[in-house]
Amino acid sequence: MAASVSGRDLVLEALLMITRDGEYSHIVLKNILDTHQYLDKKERAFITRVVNGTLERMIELDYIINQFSKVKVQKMKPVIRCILRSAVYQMRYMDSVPDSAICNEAVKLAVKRGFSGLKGFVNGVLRTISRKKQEIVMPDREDKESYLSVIYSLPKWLVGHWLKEYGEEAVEQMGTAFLQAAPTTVRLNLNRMEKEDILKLLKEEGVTVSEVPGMPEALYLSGYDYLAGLPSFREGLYQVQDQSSMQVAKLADPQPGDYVIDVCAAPGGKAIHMAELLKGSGHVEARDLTEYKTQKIWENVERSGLSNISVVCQDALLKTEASIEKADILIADLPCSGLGVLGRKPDLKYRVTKEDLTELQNLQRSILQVVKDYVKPGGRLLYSTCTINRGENEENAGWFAENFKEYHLVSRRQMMPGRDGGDGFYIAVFQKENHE
Ligand SMILES: C[S@@+](CC[C@H](N)C(=O)[O-])C[C@H]1O[C@@H](n2cnc3c(N)ncnc32)[C@H](O)[C@@H]1O
Repeated sequence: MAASVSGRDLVLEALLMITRDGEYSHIVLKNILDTHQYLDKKERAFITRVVNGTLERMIELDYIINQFSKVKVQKMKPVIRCILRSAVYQMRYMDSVPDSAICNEAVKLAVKRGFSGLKGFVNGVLRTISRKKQEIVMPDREDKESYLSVIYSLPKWLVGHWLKEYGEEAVEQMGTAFLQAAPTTVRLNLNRMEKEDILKLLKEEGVTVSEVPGMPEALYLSGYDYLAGLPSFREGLYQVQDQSSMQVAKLADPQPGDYVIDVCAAPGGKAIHMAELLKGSGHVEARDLTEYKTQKIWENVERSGLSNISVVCQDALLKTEASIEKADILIADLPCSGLGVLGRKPDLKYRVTKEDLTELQNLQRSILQVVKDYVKPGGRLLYSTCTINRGENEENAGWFAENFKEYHLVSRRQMMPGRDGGDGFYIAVFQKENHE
């Protein structure tokens, strides 16, 4: 794309790649910002905000557009649909640009993309929405599923599923939390540098820092342009990891000399945390399915400077005989539906289907059935997911305890967004009996 390309062109490009072509929002945004490094900080922030905001609120935006447009959103050309969605998002949630300018820019963009014949339509729909802002009617609260779906931009099937499993209050709490800006949470590598010195460095780099309540080893970071470009990041003084996810290594409580196997480790958050807690002793084997994923672990391990961790490309569904009864601690942080991190991955809610939940529940059981044999007698297995779904969480933990009697459930916890401070996350800790 030419260097003269504007922020709005890039917003449109990104939304098309995500909603029409099915690409992942975080990858699309990263590629666009990497390719257009000449953009200033303000423009980059604008692109990120409009793309993420439009995705976060897409169900609500479509509902509003459908109230004022004869052609329904699903029947529109993808380009027009994306232009309207992002324009309505800006009108409702950003004060920096007046509505008239948002309309003009949207019309220009439609023309630039070859839709001159639709400029009257784009202009008409947007100006009507701008004029009738106060007359927008939300679904009746009595129709709980429709109401919560539009208010929190959550797919209706998911609202129904969560209403059944957790109740209305929990859905409102989660819905609200997912729409709030999710801070970047990092875990400090205090083996490398004292917290005070890391704080000083971050301040010099212009990063805004705040404390994570009750977790002195963690910080919330904001106000930076490109985290991976900061010297403090490149030197491995911290790893990006949510506070809920940090609970896994804390609960695992590794002892000096322990052997740890993490069967699904990319990008390495929990495996690296375990290696740090071992303070140079013991060993962590961080495994994942593909070369691409293991490379991601390597990049983080290299930055961390740890030497008691190795990275292995290994399918967790295939048993490795050499690993049988080798691990003091086994981390099974398995692929899941990710419903606890919808606040960080705004496009995920449109991808996950009800059928996926069952498929993932079965995949998790298949993996657990294989990797349970890697634990030494007397060792521990930690099963975790970043989701909020009883099938993948409580039901699977119950199934495991029921079917593998050599294990007993020590503790389990469902962390909820909006209630427990971090992402939605589930952890079950199992102890394997010692048959000596
Ligand atoms: C929830 S993520 C792991 C996050 C990681 N534990 C961390 O803390 O950074 C699940 C991982 O499982 C991996 N995975 C999926 N299927 C797998 C399989 N059959 N064998 C090994 N890894 C698999 C995915 O590539 C993904 O990286």
